[in-house]
This record gives sequence, structure tokens and C-alpha cells, in this order.
Amino acid sequence: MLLPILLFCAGYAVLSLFVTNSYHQLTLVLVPIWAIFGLSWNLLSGMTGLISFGHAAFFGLGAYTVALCFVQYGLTPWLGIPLAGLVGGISGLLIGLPTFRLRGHYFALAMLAYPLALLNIFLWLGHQEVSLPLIRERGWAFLQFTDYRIYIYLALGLLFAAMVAMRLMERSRYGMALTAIKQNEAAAEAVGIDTRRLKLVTIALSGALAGAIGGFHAVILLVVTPEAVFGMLISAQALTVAMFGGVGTVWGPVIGALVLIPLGETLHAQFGAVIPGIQGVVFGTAIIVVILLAPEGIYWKIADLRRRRVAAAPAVEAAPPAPDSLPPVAPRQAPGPDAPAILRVEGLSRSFGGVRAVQDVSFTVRAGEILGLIGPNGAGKTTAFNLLNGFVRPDAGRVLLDGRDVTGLQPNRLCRLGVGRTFQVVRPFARMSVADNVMSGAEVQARDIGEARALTREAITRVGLGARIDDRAGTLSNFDLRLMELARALAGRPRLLLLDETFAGLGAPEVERLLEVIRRVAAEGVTVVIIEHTLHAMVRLVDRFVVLDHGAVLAEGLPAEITGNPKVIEAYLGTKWGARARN
Ligand SMILES: Nc1ncnc2c1ncn2[C@@H]1O[C@H](COP(=O)(O)OP(=O)(O)OP(=O)(O)O)[C@@H](O)[C@H]1O
Repeated sequence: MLLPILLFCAGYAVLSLFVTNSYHQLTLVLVPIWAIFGLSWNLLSGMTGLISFGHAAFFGLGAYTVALCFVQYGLTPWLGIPLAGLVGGISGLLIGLPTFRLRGHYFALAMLAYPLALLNIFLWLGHQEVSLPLIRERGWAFLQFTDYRIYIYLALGLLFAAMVAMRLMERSRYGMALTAIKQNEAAAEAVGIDTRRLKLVTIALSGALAGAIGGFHAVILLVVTPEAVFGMLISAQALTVAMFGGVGTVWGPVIGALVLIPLGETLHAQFGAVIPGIQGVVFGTAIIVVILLAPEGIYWKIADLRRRRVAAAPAVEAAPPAPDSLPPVAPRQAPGPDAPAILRVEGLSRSFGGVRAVQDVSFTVRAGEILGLIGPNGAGKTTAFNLLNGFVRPDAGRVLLDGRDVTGLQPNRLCRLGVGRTFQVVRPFARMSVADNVMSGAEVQARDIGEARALTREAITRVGLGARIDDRAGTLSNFDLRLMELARALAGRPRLLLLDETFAGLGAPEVERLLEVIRRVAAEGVTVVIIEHTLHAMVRLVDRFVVLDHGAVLAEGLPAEITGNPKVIEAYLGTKWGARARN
């Protein structure tokens, strides 16, 4: 895993020995610097999917920390650079705290504001141009060398450390949790990941790396100006090297920097006087080329081409393995009316503007039962689920889990108390294996990565997907993806499992198989609440129904009672059918 990184850095160092032209040597320093800055962007945006257009904020703060501390307090950059990292990390936290309230495009655009604001603040403070003094007599003490190759080796050392750290992180529980956030933030919360805390840690680490490398860059160029460190081109450069090379992989920013930095620098040297800002043109063109030819970056394009070549070989053209045969269902007794309640919902209400999505809903889920929460479209089922699960706070009412009031508790805290959930829309990582997709579900239970793997394997076997555990999720059918989603919820070993329209869009044989899987899970002692708007599969699965209509409980009872209930028939089919049922 680390050998390719070592070989690359060693090769780069050896190559540098033969470069004597100082301009080319500067380019050789800039490549690792921009690769590290790209890695910092990749850590936040590539790993979590939260796109940042404002990474220059950290870079610039780092550059100014080193420059101002050197000029004003005589602090050596050897200490200034770690300090720049600290400043970058703290500013990451300060920026993350308010900005993580936003999502998607809004987050990306809000990030734009920070470097622009900082640019003007530093202009206003009068730091138009801070030059680092040259101290030739004690160069080592102040990180000033006449031989440029020393800078190359230092930058390379930093790049090596950053790449190794990222590689190790990718395979750690932390990396696994970041992957889960990128996949589906709500689902990550539901499997017990404290997404807000994790995102704050990540932006702090990313900011620290960007700050430190901004500080190192200041030492190389010896002059810091607001435009040069907070400017739009700086943020764009971090984003472009990562996107061009490949987002979400340590090699992406390195490939991007290796191609784009020498190209930009050479064109700048040749044509900079005639076409000012030629580097911006190079980066803009690179983005367009990537969008057209390799939307996920060069690294993934090459990986895909290699995979396709291997897959083209006849030996690999095997049919997907047959699904595992599930062990026979253990005999399961539906709990009686006096069974203890695992979940009690009391007078739950929630409105959105004028829409009363859920109004005064009360019901009980008995330990060990399979309860169906049904109702026609718009009846309030999903809102009720989100209220149980902590995604939506109720206007009134309580949710009691084992008698404990858990109303409004964050989903990740509820998950830690044993509540698992699946989502209707499955968003898998197509390139990742089934096991890697499921692994985030084990986060809540596992003490280390080994235990997470064991729980993952167990959960995948429980749903009968064991034969496909190492297959890429992108090769799975819609049904297998549903099973994978179920396995992810089971990997946290929940006591109470909330299933959201698990049968939607499945054919008859698939429904049969899924019924068998859910029955088996219930037979193993897991209490199941399932929402659906169709009745036909549910009547053969659930012990009891709660029917919602217009946000309120319409009826409650055994399947036979509910299917014969004229009010339920009317809610589903209209007054005409309801009247017929009554007659
Ligand atoms: N975030 C929201 N903002 C505004 N209205 C909402 C919101 N969420 C739900 N609603 C409204 O609340 C009502 C209940 O919606 P909900 O999604 O809970 O119903 P449902 O029974 O799950 O429906 P379906 O089977 O179609 O998913 C609907 O009228 C819906 O438009």
C-alpha cells in the first residue's frame, strides 16, 4: 500500500538531482506544494463530498502567519510553519461551525466568501506586501538555502508524510465514517456517526494542512500579498489539481500537480509577458478537458480502462453468483398484547407551514414484533419515521425507547441506543465493494477496524449477500442494493429496526426473498417497524398494523382486521369502495 508512494517520492528525488536550472528547480518545489494543497482540499471535499471553493482562506492565513511572525517577531519558519498549521486548523473550526449549517451548493458558495473577506481584511490592515528578509549567514536556522534542491527534498518529505497519512486514514474507522458521509449524510447519522463533529474534525485537519503548506510556500517565494494567497486562483488551483487528477484518492492531487503545475509555469515563463494570467487559462482549460473526457479525473479514468481490459478477458465473464440460501427461519412467535413496549409514541405532532404532516399520533411497538406503519401517499408515514428517528423534531409529543424519553435526540445518538434505519433511496459507492459499502454501519458497535470487518461480514451473511461480499456495488441489481442497505443497518446490531419502503419497485420473487430475510431478522430478536404504502406484501409479514391517514392514526390492529376495515379501504380506494365494504 505504501510502496508505490515510496517509489514515487524516491524517483522524484533522484530526478531532481539531475535538474540544475534554478527555474526548473522552483517548478520541482511547486509540484509537491500544490499536490499537498490539493490533498488538503481532497480531505475535506473529496472524502466528504462537501465542495470547498474557499481553501485559499487556510492557505493565505498560513502564509501570513509565517511571514508576519518572521518579520515582526523574528520567528523562524521552522516554528512558523507548524504555527501556520495550527492557525489553519483553528480557522477551519471557526469556518466550519457556521458553514456546516449549509449543504450542497450553498456550502460551496459560502466557502467562497472567506478568502474574499480575508483578502480585504489584510489589505485594510496594511499588509499589501510582506517580504521575508534574507538571512544568508544562518540559512539553516531560518529555512533559507542557496541550493534549491533542499527545498525540493523538504517539500517531497512533506508530500510523502501527507500521502502516507491520507492512505492510512482512508482505511481507518475515520476514513470509513467520512465515506459514509459522502455516500449519504442522513444515512451516516442513522448508523451512529456524529456527522457534525466528524466534519468539524475534517475541516480542521484540512485547514491545518493547507495552512502549513501556505506557510512553506511563503518561505519559497519570500513575499506574501493578499491577492497571491487569498485570490480566487489559489482556491481554484487546489480544486483543479484534485479534480484533474482524481477526486477522493491520494494520487489525484499528485497527478494533477505533476501535469498542471509544470505546464502552467512553462507557459507563464514563455508567454506570461504577452498573456498575463496564462496560469488561470491553463487551470480553466484543465477543468473543461476533465469534464469532457474524464469527469472523475485521470486516476479514475485509467483505473476504469484497466478494469474494462481485465473484464474483457473471457475468464472473468462469469455470471453473478447465485444468491446464498438462507438458513431456515427459526420459529417465531408474535409477541402478545402484554409484551413489554420497546417504543412508545405519545401525541406526536409536526406541521410544515400550514401542512399538519403528523397530528397527535400515538402507538406502541412491542418488543420482538413486526409492526407495519401504512397509509396512502402523503399520509405522514415518512414524517412519523423521521420523528422517531430524530431527523425531525416534533412540535408536540414524546418518543419513549424502553421507557426513556428520546424525543428529538440526534439520529446518531439514537443509533447508539440500538435503533437502526434503512432509507428508501439507496446511494451506494459504485466503485467500492459491498463490504466497504456496508462497513460504515458497523461504526456504532465496532471498537476497531477488525471488529468492524467481522460485523460487516456477519450482517452481509444475514441478508444472504455473502457470495457478493467482494463485488463492486456498481454491479449489483436494485434488489441486491436493497439487501446491502439492510445489511448496513444490521451491521450496527440494532434492537429496533426501522425499514423505509423496502419493497418499493421489487418484483414478486424478490419480494418473497426479502420477506424471508426480514422474518429471519425478526426471528433473531430484532423488533421491526416497516413503512409501506402498499398492503399486499405487508399482510404476510407484519403482526400488527398502524394505519395513518392525513397525518393521524386511522386504525390499528391485526392484518385481518385492517384489510377488512371499511375506513382503511376508503382511505386507500375512495368512498365508493369504502361504502361497498360496509355493505
Ligand atoms: N419538509 C417538508 N416541508 C413541507 N411539507 C412537508 C415536508 N415533509 C412532508 N411534508 C408534507 O407532509 C405531508 C406528509 O408527508 P409524508 O412524506 O410524511 O407522507 P408519506 O405518508 O410518507 O407519503 P409517501 O408515501 O408519498 O412517501 C405531505 O402533505 C407532505 O407534502
